[in-house]
Amino acid sequence: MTYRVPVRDGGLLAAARTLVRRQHRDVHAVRNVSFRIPAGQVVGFLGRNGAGKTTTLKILAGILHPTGGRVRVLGEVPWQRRNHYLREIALIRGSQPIGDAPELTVMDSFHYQQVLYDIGAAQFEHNLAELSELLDLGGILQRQVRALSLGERMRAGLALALVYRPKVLFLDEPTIGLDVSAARTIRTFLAEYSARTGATVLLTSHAMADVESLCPRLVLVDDGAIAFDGRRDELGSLFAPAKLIRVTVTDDEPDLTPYGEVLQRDGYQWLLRVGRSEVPATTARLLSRFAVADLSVEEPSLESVMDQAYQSLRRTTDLVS
Ligand SMILES: Nc1ncnc2c1ncn2[C@@H]1O[C@H](COP(=O)(O)OP(=O)(O)OP(=O)(O)O)[C@@H](O)[C@H]1O
Repeated sequence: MTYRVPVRDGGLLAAARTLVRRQHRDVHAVRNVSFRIPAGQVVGFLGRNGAGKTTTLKILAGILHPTGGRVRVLGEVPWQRRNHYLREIALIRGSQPIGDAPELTVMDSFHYQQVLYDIGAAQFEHNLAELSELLDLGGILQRQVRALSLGERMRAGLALALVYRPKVLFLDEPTIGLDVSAARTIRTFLAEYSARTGATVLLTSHAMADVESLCPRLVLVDDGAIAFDGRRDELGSLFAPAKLIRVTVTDDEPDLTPYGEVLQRDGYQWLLRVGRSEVPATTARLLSRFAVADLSVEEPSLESVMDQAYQSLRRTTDLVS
């Protein structure tokens, strides 16, 4: 997908010149992205700012017509925007969870969805009651959309998008800007919804708590291309060359500095960063040399793995460009 964007130098003269002759530059937002998602899978679609995630989701949801490439979702070409396709999918954006009718109450918006998606009365009542309970909508159904807080808007937006039971959800940063408990409510809801309905979910988020609780598989996109596609627990071995050893030793004045990079020391407990391949030998040496009361080997946090992945991808981009 290539965007054509106008460019001009700063200053009045340059501004006047663009009145006569506009100059453009091509931005290749997505150029080498290829993946398949089996029905029912929940996949995290991650990448640095500007990597091409929202563009991809908009293409999949039929909002953008790409300049090239082939896409099928549920066997359909999304940008043909056939009615039966649009009834099977939902794109929910955390930055704009609800459409453009801020004067309506949330309940009116539900009735609008009922008419738009032609949902039978019994089905509508059942879905609404279920979503209302899961997302705790009782207190906001009679309120105008424009008067809702961001968290309330997100809960209402999710329910409005799901009341017609789409099979495929495209979620673009569903917890952006939410407080920790509101974000947890949304995550718990999404986990329950996907388990209960078997919906396929493609989710972008910069919040690693979302990714950790929802996405066993990750697709990492960078500079418009796929940089990783696999299980979440495989990402660490690719991008994070070290593991953590947390060890408690009861010796007097032990010195563990030769055994790894000391990240933390708290009384008898040490946290060491050790190269992945050196972990077995270092563990054996620690056990034989010290009076070890406790020892565990840990993977670095997903946040730290992603940080290392992004740094390494940035270095690669800098080298290529
Ligand atoms: N409407 C547009 N016109 C021109 N360029 C655009 C447009 N939308 C996005 N881009 C460019 O395409 C690239 C990919 O943008 P996109 O919004 O898909 O990134 P993203 O991965 O969703 O980023 P973020 O994490 O910051 O939301 C960026 O370089 C961006 O500047």
